[in-house]
Amino acid sequence: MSAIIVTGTDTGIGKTVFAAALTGALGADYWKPVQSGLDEGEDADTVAELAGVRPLPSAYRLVTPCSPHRAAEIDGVTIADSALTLPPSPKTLVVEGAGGVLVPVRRDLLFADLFARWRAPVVLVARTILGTINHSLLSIEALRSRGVPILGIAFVGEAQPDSEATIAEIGGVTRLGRLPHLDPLDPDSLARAFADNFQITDFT
Ligand SMILES: Nc1ncnc2c1ncn2[C@@H]1O[C@H](COP(=O)(O)OP(=O)(O)OP(=O)(O)O)[C@@H](O)[C@H]1O
Ligand SMILES: C[C@H](N)[C@H](N)CCCCCC(=O)O
Ligand SMILES: [Mg+2]
Repeated sequence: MSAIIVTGTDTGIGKTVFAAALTGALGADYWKPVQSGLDEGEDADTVAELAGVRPLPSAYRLVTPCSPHRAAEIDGVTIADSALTLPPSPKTLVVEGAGGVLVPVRRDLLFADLFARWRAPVVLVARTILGTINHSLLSIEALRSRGVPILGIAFVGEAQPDSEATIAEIGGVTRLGRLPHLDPLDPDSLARAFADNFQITDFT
């Protein structure tokens, strides 16, 4: 079936948490094609825990917590195009990149180039804190310049109505919703927050 790509304006901003919420809400499959940094916990394990699903196996699991292109070099691994095709799934497939849109998968391939190849719509996850307008608009430009379809932007953090509206307006993207900071963050609180703050029909 169809795929939805979850990318973001940076690393460590909440892509995995959002992807888990989306995966759970859609009853989707989840795939993290390239995981870098194994000791700090893998995104697929987080999604398994938060969404109660069994993620598809990553194509590459690289030890060092850094950009995938470098983590692969350190591990002596060559990342092949053939391993980076979307896996078949009878369900919607939620796919999470690594870091932001221009992070290199290899020295000659950026995540945004992969997204363009996959021709699947992208959700851009963005913080609401100061600095997000610039990071979000830069990310939108980078996706657009490659012809990547943008489903919309999902914010994470405390409400910043003007920043959120300004990004949506200047960037010409749909504001899909905002996940607040959750404490505790667990399967129930996440499912409730997603249902309260997003329209599932925006993703179907
Ligand atoms: N809505 C939220 N409420 C509470 N904590 C959150 C929320 N979103 C993210 N976090 C926490 O912030 C940290 C980073 O989030 P996350 O792992 O989702 O980032 P990421 O963008 O997927 O990072 P990476 O680039 O490594 O894949 C994690 O500790 C996560 O639990
Ligand atoms: C290790 C981290 N958690 C992610 N898996 C990879 C983030 C790559 C970011 C690269 C960069 O923009 O400098
Ligand atoms: Mg992640």
